[in-house]
Amino acid sequence: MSAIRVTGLLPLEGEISIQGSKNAVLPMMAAALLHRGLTVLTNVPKIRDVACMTRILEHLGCACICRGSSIFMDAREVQRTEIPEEYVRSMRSSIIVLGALLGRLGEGSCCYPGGCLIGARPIDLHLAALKSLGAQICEEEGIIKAVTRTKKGLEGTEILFAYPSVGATEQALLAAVLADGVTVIRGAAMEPEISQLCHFLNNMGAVICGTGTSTLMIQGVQCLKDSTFRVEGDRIAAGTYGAAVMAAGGDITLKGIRPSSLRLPLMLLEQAGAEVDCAEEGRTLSATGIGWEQEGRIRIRREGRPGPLNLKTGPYPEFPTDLQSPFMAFLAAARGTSRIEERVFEERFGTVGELVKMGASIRIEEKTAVICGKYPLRGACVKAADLRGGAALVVGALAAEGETIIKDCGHIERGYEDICRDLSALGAGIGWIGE
Ligand SMILES: CC(=O)N[C@H]1[C@@H](OP(=O)(O)OP(=O)(O)OC[C@H]2O[C@@H](n3ccc(=O)[nH]c3=O)[C@H](O)[C@@H]2O)O[C@H](CO)[C@@H](O)[C@@H]1O
Ligand SMILES: C=C(OP(=O)(O)O)C(=O)O
Repeated sequence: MSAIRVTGLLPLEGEISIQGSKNAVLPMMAAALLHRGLTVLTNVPKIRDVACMTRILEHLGCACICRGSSIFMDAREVQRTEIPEEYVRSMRSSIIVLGALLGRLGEGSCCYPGGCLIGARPIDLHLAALKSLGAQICEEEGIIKAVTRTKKGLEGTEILFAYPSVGATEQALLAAVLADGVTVIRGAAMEPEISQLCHFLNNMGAVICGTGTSTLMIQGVQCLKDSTFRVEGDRIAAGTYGAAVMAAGGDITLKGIRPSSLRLPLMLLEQAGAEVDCAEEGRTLSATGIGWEQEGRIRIRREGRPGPLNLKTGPYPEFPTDLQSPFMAFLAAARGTSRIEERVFEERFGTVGELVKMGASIRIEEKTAVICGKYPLRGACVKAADLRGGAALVVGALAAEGETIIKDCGHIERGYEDICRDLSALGAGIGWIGE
């Protein structure tokens, strides 16, 4: 796997564009299977998970053509219903394909999904939602097999999630779009990526109301239409670069991102001593030209050491768990003691040991990490254990004296187009080893 070398203590300065969102584009690609025709996505990030989803679609019979940052998906000929194990094991979002296959062909099968090792990550809520839409599900030797109970296909129903799972909400949405009748999803996740998925599906001809709320109503339709949609900027990549400038100091501007999707993380950066300015631009996101929300730019300036923070992760609009590790990394170099409570994934402190190798002082008390800031951290040889944990090591290395080598960076490439390109454009001493 690839490795990254970082020479720390250089301030960041300049302007970069933010890649399209990983967690938004993956369910949209799965949803392309629902339409017997062409679906085009623009602003698609060039990341490993997108390559993996492309392979899955191609295996199922959907022709995919990538041109620049666009992907053209022609799902007229989709016939296969087994999602290959190799891809399902390497990516969490692969499980969403099951709902799309049930909606389109009335059956689908796959093994349990992989993704970042940050907790048990069961799929009980996914399967319960599919069952209540009329799927029969059984498991044979670790393979989940789902078929619709009647020839009519899936049927609209009421689904109540006891926890607002992002993936299970996406699963239910994809399965409900072509179901017979109305589906109501209560307790739905409200993450911006869910809202984007609803806008994208409506742009394809689906009928979904309640976007942005915890109750989604889907009127099933018989077929969808050809469509084009622009994927929104990645709020987690933008938040990671926000954490990077907190660690390194400097003055950066992030373009192509909707500031409101990062409201709480940006407020926390201000609380830790940054100056944050947001601006909206006259560009609308939806391909139909309906200006439902706007992309903009975020400027973040930080002089001196950041101050400490107390934060808790939680479902949107609470603090995103995906930014927990990058924030922990800059807080490891802050003035004073911070506390982070992880309330979404039970094993998401896997990067603490590597940060400690870099001189950080962090102790875990059940679900809470207590971080006593030290500056500077020191360069070390460390390993990325997961996607955001790997990005956090890059953030920590920016506040470290000397050189840091981060191994196993394939995890980072699952979600960041090119973290070295972005940070070196801002003046960081960073590069892929071997380049
Ligand atoms: C590809 C993608 O979009 N990944 C994101 C998605 O993951 P993902 O969709 O896996 O996250 P969920 O919202 O489903 O998981 C949240 C919590 O619910 C639990 N749970 C989930 C499903 C289920 O059937 N049963 C169950 O108990 C999980 O174990 C976890 O503790 O949302 C997470 C929470 O914002 C993010 O960190 C991930 O980056
Ligand atoms: C946890 C993440 O990804 P996944 O759900 O794909 O494992 C993430 O993006 O931080």
